[in-house]
Amino acid sequence: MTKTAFLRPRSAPVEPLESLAGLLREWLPRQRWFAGKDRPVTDLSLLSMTELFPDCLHVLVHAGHGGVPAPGGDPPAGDCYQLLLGVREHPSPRLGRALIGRVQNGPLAGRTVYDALYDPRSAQLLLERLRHPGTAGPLRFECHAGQPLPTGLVPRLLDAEQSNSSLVYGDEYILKVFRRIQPGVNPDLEVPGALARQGCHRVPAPVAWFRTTDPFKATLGVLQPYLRDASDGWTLALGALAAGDDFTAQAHALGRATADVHLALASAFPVGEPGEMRRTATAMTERLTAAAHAVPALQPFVPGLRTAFAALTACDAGPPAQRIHGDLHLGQVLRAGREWFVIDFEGEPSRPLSERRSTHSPVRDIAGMLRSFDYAARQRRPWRPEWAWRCREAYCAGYASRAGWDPRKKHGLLRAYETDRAVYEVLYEARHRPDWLPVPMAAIERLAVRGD
Ligand SMILES: Nc1ncnc2c1ncn2[C@@H]1O[C@H](COP(=O)(O)OP(=O)(O)O)[C@@H](O)[C@H]1O
Ligand SMILES: O=P(O)(O)O[C@H]1O[C@H](CO)[C@@H](O[C@H]2O[C@H](CO)[C@@H](O)[C@H](O)[C@H]2O)[C@H](O)[C@H]1O
Repeated sequence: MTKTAFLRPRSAPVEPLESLAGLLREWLPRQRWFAGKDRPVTDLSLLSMTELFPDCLHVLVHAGHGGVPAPGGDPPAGDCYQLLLGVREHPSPRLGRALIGRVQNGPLAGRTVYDALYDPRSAQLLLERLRHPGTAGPLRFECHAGQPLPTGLVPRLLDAEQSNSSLVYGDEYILKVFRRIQPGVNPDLEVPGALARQGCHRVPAPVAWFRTTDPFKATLGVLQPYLRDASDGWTLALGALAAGDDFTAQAHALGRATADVHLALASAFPVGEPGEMRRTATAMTERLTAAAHAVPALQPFVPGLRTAFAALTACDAGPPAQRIHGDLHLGQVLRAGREWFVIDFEGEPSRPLSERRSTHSPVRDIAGMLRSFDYAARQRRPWRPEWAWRCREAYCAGYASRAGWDPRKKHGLLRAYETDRAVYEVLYEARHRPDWLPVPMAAIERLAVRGD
């Protein structure tokens, strides 16, 4: 089947469920994980619907942001989302944020629909499905043989600002339910699985997962061990800043952990040639042009930023391209005991899956973390650029001590990747958290004007 056919919404179930689709059209854009916030939802189609257990439907919807495609043409612009919907005649009166609405007509008429991930009973039944591998319609539930999952774990939905939704079971496991679904294996299953086979202890290994085969093959969710008593790097960094504590020892250890993960990735997956600099520069420049179109505040800085990309053509190619994390920042690293762990290998959520699963320069991850130190240092006044600078030095030194090459000696590459990352962040903040826009914009100004 072609990609076009994969993505074309099937119209059959839509008619009788028009009323449900109407409710979802209102509810979906208000969700934190909804990716299309900058564009109106022009059409919403139900792609698949499976009764997962009584009163709970597994649903894939396509939210369109454009016209209906011509027969045989490209799929409509838009995204596919995964929902678990509770549908009850007499739901609990305490649905709160989970409430979606009451269906007026069609086969579900009179039922109240809600986000079933908020419902502990549904969350428990979902874990039961993973405990007993098997199928439900197009859904496949799978787990590692020889790793039986315990019963009776109490679920809670994480309240974090997330791109997906995560359920923690009894502080033993965490199930990430992917929200935006694209055809293919999700790197957040693929990469931790491959790293576990390499014996890399820095990444929690998947123990169970579920996927679909219709309307296309895709990963839907992954269960991993939950790192109890862990704190994420962002919380730790802000704590250190508030207390006036030094963070360089942690940053150095984080650099070592990043290099360990990169080395394991380079063993687990094929390694490419060092990136061809002209092509990298062109891709970065194209991303800048698109971002400046979407966020006009970027426009005055475009000529200055382009020099960082143009300078790439004079750089030596740097380390070979390889699989990387793809969206590395302080929120993606957890400190448990005396060790750093790395989570969330999905890559930058807005990029196509094929791009996220291809090889890139490891400098891209390093740049992501360096940008994160800068984000942390700008969380409260007075800004602490020297704090970010010390973390940067320590992180790169830690990386070099393991990887055998020092990111600071790749100045041109690092500057280009930091610029590219800051451009991505401007777009991300403009779409999701406009109040945060000044943080990457300050970096844009610095990179465009001073180039450091
Ligand atoms: N294995 C884990 N152990 C402990 N906490 C975790 C684990 N995996 C994720 N988390 C927590 O869940 C949050 C969201 O996870 P993440 O994978 O970043 O989801 P998303 O893709 O939705 O952003 C993290 O910030 C972290 O606090
Ligand atoms: O964790 P996600 O995969 O959802 O990543 C997205 O959201 C991040 C914010 O939650 C965003 O990260 C940006 O903000 C962080 C502070 O909240 C900062 O530490 C990062 O450096 C900065 O990029 C990330 O870009 C986005 O992909």
